[in-house]
Amino acid sequence: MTINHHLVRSLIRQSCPVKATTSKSILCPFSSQISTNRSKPYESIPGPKPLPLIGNTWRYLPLIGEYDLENTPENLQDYLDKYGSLVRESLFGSFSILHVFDPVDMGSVFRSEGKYPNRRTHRALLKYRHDRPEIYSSGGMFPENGAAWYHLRKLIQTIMLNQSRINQFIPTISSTSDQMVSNICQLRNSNGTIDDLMPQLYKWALETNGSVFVGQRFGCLDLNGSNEGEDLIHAIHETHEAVLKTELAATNLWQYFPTSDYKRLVNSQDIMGAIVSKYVDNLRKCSSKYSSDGSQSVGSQLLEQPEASARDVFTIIMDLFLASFDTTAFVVGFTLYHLACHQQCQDQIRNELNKLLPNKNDPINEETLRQMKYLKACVKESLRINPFSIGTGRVANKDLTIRDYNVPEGTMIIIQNQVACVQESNFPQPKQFIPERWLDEKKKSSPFTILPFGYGARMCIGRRLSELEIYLLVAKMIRNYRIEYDHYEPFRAKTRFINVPVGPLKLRFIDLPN
Ligand code: HEM
Repeated sequence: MTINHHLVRSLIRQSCPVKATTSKSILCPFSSQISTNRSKPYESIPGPKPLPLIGNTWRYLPLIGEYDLENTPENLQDYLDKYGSLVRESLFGSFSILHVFDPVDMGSVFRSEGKYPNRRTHRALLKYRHDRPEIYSSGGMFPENGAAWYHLRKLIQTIMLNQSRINQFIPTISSTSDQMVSNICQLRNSNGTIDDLMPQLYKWALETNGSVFVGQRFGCLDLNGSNEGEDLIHAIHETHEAVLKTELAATNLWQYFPTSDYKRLVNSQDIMGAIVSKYVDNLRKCSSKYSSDGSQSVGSQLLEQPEASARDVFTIIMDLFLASFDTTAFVVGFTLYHLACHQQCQDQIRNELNKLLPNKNDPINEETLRQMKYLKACVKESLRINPFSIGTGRVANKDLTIRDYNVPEGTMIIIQNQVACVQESNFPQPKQFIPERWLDEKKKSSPFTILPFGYGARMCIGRRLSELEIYLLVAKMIRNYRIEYDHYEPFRAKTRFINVPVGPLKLRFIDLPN
């Protein structure tokens, strides 16, 4: 498709926002659809008043704007307080976002999404990969929608969402987690403190996920370091930043011209691609399908699938690397932080673990994991207060009716789980860390309120793997050390599209007797 076609299509999209949205019939000159239903028009959904052309974007500008883009949950709380649980925010041109805060409405959106749920993210990554068809089979699981997305999803979900296939990695994950736990002794200072645990957690997460994906170790946890591992971590962080910047840019200039943010994406993806392709090639050449611990890596399982082309395998493995390490490290970091601030919860986990693992070094297996109920409640409570993602994004793939409002096909919808999770109406004492709330079967909340891994056919593909990784590392940490956090600033996150930690995670590790 030529540039002109792109421009014409986006102009049509911009100038024709109202696609059958009112109770009266409206016919857009570029659309053949006519509304005849009786719902209230989309434009009448409450929301902040936009200015012509720039909509509400000015509210996020430094000096004149009232909101800080990096503190999205606070901005959204203000919207919820002022306009109610369904808020339409007009941005530039005709582009708007529908914010959904009520669990019942969240359910309506998710139930309508069908076989191919749509999301609109990572568009610059889509372009990068489409421009390299000799390497990538498509834009990958994040930006693609429809059949292209489903093709990859189907190949990988038979592996990643099958709990017994994931459980075969317990020894692999235990091994990297044991190394992480023993590294603490070398990394802490004389009073037991590590000034910032996050960089170590990133290394552990990359090493663990890398071993699972390609059956090879990167050496990230070696105390003298691994240049390749560091480069990969840096390239992935850079990719996330470039994706954020291109996604938030007021214009889509990067689609037609290599802007500095687009160049940043190209550079980081080139570096990441070169490293990952080396490991995928090793996998192809390897004579044994199995690693020394008996597991068969995700990559090796993918290569066995007749419907998976070599380019599919590479595209999927790149996606897995991109998605896996900062997410998992973030959740472990915040869980340890909450446990360090709530010693009584830490003690309770330890009581549970002492029974399941009488000796510190006892191996963890499927059965012991199954019984770690309090530990799992603590992880879930941490995800409620500090999720990695502020919510779940969807693009309506058909006209919807929400609270009697017509929401036209193509509307960008954000299910605001993070804010919903701290409302008193959904969780009593919502700002308090109370893992016990997850143990009482009778006090069930709506299944749509807390969705740290998203929902439905597009739910996070790494959910089962990352939960296993988190439980194993947190269990080993708490069984080996008393962890303390005192007299430092609260550890918090800021919004960069997803949430990222602000400031160091400074923890003190005190050895425990067996
Ligand atoms: C605690 C860690 C993690 C969290 C909180 C998390 C969260 C999420 C969320 C919220 C989504 C969007 C789901 C939706 O739209 O419904 C997602 C998608 C995805 N995640 Fe994760 N994730 C985590 C770990 C991982 C890991 C370890 C992997 C890889 C092994 C992974 C791979 C993916 C992929 C490929 C998608 C796109 C799925 C699709 O569109 O079909 N994630 N994740």
